[in-house]
Amino acid sequence: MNTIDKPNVVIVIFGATGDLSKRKLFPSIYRLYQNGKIGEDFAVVGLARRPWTNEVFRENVRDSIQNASLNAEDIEAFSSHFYYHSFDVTDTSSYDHLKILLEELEGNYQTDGNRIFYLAMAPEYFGSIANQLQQNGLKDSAGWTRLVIEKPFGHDLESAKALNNQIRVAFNENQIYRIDHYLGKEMVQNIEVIRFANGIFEHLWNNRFISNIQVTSSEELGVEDRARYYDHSGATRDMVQNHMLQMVALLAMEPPIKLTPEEIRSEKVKVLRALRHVDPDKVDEFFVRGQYGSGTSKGEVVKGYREETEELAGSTTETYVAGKVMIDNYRWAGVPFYIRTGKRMKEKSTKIVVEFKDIPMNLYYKDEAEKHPNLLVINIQPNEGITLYLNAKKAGIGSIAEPIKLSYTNNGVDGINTPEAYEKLIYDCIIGDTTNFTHWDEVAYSWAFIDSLLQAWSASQPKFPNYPSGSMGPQAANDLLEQDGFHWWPITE
Ligand SMILES: NC(=O)C1=CN([C@@H]2O[C@H](COP(=O)(O)OP(=O)(O)OC[C@H]3O[C@@H](n4cnc5c(N)ncnc54)[C@H](OP(=O)(O)O)[C@@H]3O)[C@@H](O)[C@H]2O)C=CC1
Ligand SMILES: O=C1O[C@H](COP(=O)(O)O)[C@@H](O)[C@H](O)[C@H]1O
Repeated sequence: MNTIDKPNVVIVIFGATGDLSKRKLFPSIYRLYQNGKIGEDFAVVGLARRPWTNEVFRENVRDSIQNASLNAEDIEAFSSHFYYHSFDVTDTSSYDHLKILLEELEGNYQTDGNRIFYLAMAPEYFGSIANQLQQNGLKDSAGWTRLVIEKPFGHDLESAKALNNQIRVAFNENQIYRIDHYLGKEMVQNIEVIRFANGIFEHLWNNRFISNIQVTSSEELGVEDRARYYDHSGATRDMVQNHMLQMVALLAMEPPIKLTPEEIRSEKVKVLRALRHVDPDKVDEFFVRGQYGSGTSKGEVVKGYREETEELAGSTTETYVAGKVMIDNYRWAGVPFYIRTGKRMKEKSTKIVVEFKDIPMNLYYKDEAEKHPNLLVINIQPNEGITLYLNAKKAGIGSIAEPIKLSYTNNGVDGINTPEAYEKLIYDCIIGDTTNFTHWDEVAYSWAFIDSLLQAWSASQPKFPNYPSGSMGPQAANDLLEQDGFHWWPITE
């Protein structure tokens, strides 16, 4: 019997020699083990083509979790749960061997036939792996089976639908866990609590009191060694379709009637359905795309995107997107949600700023330029916390107002893209909690919105590069807000 505290499971990782496994998955599983979230009855089977042995694989796992504070015996015990199986996913006979291995492990560990298949490899294989698992009886165990799928889930709505149909032949929607690692971040999960557990915010959370909401996710890094993937994706598919729209949905959704995955998802879906699609004739009034040129990052001179590798020469892929997203529903009519994300920006930061409208007659700040609107800032990374910007009397004689801030900082600091998000999501998958995974409906409505944007952009060639590395993006992104009488709030305090 699988208990909620220490569930027993075999996790099969497709793509176990890859970057994601090493940087995120092994450290996350280790943390679950270390924190007692999984007991001794678990095994991990790593699959990939290279001819590794169990020992080489375990060495790799140990390397991925090394840090000074770890105990060698612990690491050894942990890595002994890992098994490697050299496997080509395109070779249908490989699946028979996998089945035998799983049955063997299920005899050695009391995992009750519970299996997670984690697809940490290129998306072109997702559909066929799911089908092979079904056809070769790998889903027919005594316990539950779940399929975890990495992003990107499709390239546009049509390809996402095709992929979904392929997967759904083999797995039910409630067995499919589509990962969006932003949904595992502590402060992204906190959005709902901040909104729905605080009377002072929820009553004001609408178009009568909020003037605009800004969501920024900026990165210092460039494309690194992911040019092949990234150049076919761009910032819109890589970040906006998933992470950015998920944050918008959490900020804009109605309170669910219960905190169940179904109710939360149903409210998020309503927001994604209400996104105003981009009118091709007005795309420049709503969205800005950019690509980084050379510049300076962390004091070093860095290359522009097109100079990073030969295959990127002349590329018109966007590495930056800023946009004004409108949600056409009763609560949000007229309130812009400004989003921006990009590579090689000034700083690594993910932050949400909720700007409240000014009072009808401000007795203290007479000039527009002097005003200090109340802001609620949700710091997602690198620091975690919330800051509320208020106005208070300046100490001393006279009645002069000055801006002050109330800050709360979470103890845990989410180091950049640390395993914590994956750790929570893997655990949720093990215990069968789908709340922080994206349902097909969310994926479909997000793609429909993104398709309208990409289609509008496809009508013209961008003039790239248009922002230097180390900056906050193209000037047009500032103009986007200025035309509405706003400006981007700084991403550093
Ligand atoms: N890396 C990251 O930070 C992130 C990655 N993702 C997603 O995770 C997935 C994996 O990414 P990443 O780890 O970076 O990719 P990598 O290219 O580093 O790894 C790909 C893995 O797939 C294996 N593989 C490739 N072809 C086959 C095959 N025919 N049969 C069996 N195994 C095969 C490779 O091993 P071998 O060559 O030995 O066969 C390798 O283990 C992708 O969907 C990506 O979009 C999502 C968010 C972040
Ligand atoms: O999914 C992705 O996210 C990372 C950014 O994640 P973060 O947790 O570091 O904010 C991004 O670098 C990558 O291009 C994208 O695929």
